[in-house]
Amino acid sequence: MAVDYDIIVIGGGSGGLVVASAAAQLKAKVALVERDRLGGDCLWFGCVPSKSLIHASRRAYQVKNAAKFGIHTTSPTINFAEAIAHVQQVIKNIEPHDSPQRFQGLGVEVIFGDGQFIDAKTFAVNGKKLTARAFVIATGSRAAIPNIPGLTEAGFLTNEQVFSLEKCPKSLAIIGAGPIGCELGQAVSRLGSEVTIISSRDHILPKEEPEAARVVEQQFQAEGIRILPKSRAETVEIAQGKKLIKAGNNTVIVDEILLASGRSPNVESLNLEAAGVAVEPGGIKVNEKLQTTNSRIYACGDVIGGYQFTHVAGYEAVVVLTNALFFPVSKVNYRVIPWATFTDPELARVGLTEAQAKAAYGDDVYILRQQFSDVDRAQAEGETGGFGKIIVRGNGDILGAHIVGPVAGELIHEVVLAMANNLKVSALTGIHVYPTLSEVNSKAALLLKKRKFAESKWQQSLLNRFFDWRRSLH
Ligand SMILES: Cc1cc2nc3c(=O)[nH]c(=O)nc-3n(C[C@H](O)[C@H](O)[C@H](O)COP(=O)(O)OP(=O)(O)OC[C@H]3O[C@@H](n4cnc5c(N)ncnc54)[C@H](O)[C@@H]3O)c2cc1C
Ligand SMILES: NC(=O)c1ccc[n+]([C@@H]2O[C@H](COP(=O)([O-])OP(=O)(O)OC[C@H]3O[C@@H](n4cnc5c(N)ncnc54)[C@H](O)[C@@H]3O)[C@@H](O)[C@H]2O)c1
Repeated sequence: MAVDYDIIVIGGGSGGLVVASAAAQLKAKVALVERDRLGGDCLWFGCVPSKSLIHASRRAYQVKNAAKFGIHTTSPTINFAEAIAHVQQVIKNIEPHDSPQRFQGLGVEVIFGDGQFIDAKTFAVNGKKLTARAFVIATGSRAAIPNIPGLTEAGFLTNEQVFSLEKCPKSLAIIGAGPIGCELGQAVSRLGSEVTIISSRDHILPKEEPEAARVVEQQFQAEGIRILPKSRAETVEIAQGKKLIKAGNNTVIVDEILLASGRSPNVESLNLEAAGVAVEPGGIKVNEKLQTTNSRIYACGDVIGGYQFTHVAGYEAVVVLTNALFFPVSKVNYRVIPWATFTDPELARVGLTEAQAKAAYGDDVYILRQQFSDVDRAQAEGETGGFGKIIVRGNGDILGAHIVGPVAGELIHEVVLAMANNLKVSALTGIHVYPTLSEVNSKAALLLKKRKFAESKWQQSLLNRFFDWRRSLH
């Protein structure tokens, strides 16, 4: 029986928009179902507003701390509402890129509504039954709400409210020390709030290389951000108009609470059972081809858990696109997935941590560490905290890299390019412009050659004998 569409995409965010626009441009008949606005978390409540708020807060910090460069100012007046207005303006500037008109212009049928599967081949929305050869679920995630007694009654913010606050909370407790808690914690602190971060683990940013996360943690402490390590928020009460959180032996009393304790997949309203799509605790279950347990239904982005980043949703969307429209032969490969946490200093990563590399390759692991204090440009800019660390095998294969320091999120891409193209670490020793921060990569990369030479007694003795011989000729 003929179907209505080649592909129906459910969810118009980072993943779904890529599938829908590319499929339409490839001449497929495409419907895109969105229950709210196109753009997803990244545009409305995620990457775009967070990076805009971080930028405003960095300016405040730089003005406050300009005296070390001989620039003396009075303490800046921070108008939080204007900082939020900047955030909202950036969203407005980017929004047209994700507008329904743009997608309709590309040939996508955009349907606003909250639909559900009624069987393995049919999705119902706004009272209409739509059939397709393939479906893509790209409904994203939302803030997980931990089961903490008193939390709901006391009230809390998530990433969906924080970017439209009218006033900077005088004090803010953040539950969770992952990227959301750390990025927003530092930003709101720099804009004037007294911030406490409740971290269930012994250090912040637990998914990162521990020594890199410690550099960020030290900066947070230097800025007066209170971190409660190895603490879980256990109860919340209202006391004299404030929110009182018990976390282990600590009591935190604040005006507002921000939840940043992980994400829940948006699956509830889709009636996935009717379509034979299985869901696991982290999200929709998929295979390497991103097929769900119903092979005609694909899923990508935050809703499948895993790496919850905009660029990963985009990468997965391309895998889904080729599999769903043509033949299901493409498999995801997560070997070279970079990401960055936009704290100050930034922390960027690609590939394995040192512990993962040692578990996989034992003694055949070299750690090439270059401090920013030995990079002249970092000295010039007073940004000497932090380091670049490239993890390699003895044959020069790059296993991973971690950069904590200025513009780490930009600097990581040189290593990403090398890894993605299976280049040896020596490829990073090519000529770099002096003085640039990217010398952190070339200097680190050179260390393998230096280390191997230092370890090789025969090379050293050969060269000693060679120079002895050459001098003897004169
Ligand atoms: C504060 C914050 C900061 C972040 N910063 C970064 C960053 O700097 N870099 C980065 O790479 N990532 C960042 N992320 C993560 C990034 O936002 C997500 O990984 C990305 O948006 C996931 O894309 P997606 O397509 O899976 O979901 P989304 O982009 O959220 O799209 C899902 C869409 O599906 C719709 N939807 C949901 N349910 C239904 C339904 N039943 N029917 C129809 N439509 C539905 C939603 O309305 C939404 O439009 C951040 C996230 C947060 C919260
Ligand atoms: N720059 C970026 O790319 C960026 C920025 C923000 C978010 N993101 C994405 O969004 C995802 C979600 O971020 P997140 O920070 O919410 O989640 P996360 O899962 O990375 O971190 C949440 C942390 O909160 C802790 N936690 C949970 N319950 C707690 C409790 N009761 N008390 C104290 N701590 C508790 C968890 O142990 C965990 O370490 C990230 O994994 C990332 O993929 C990316």
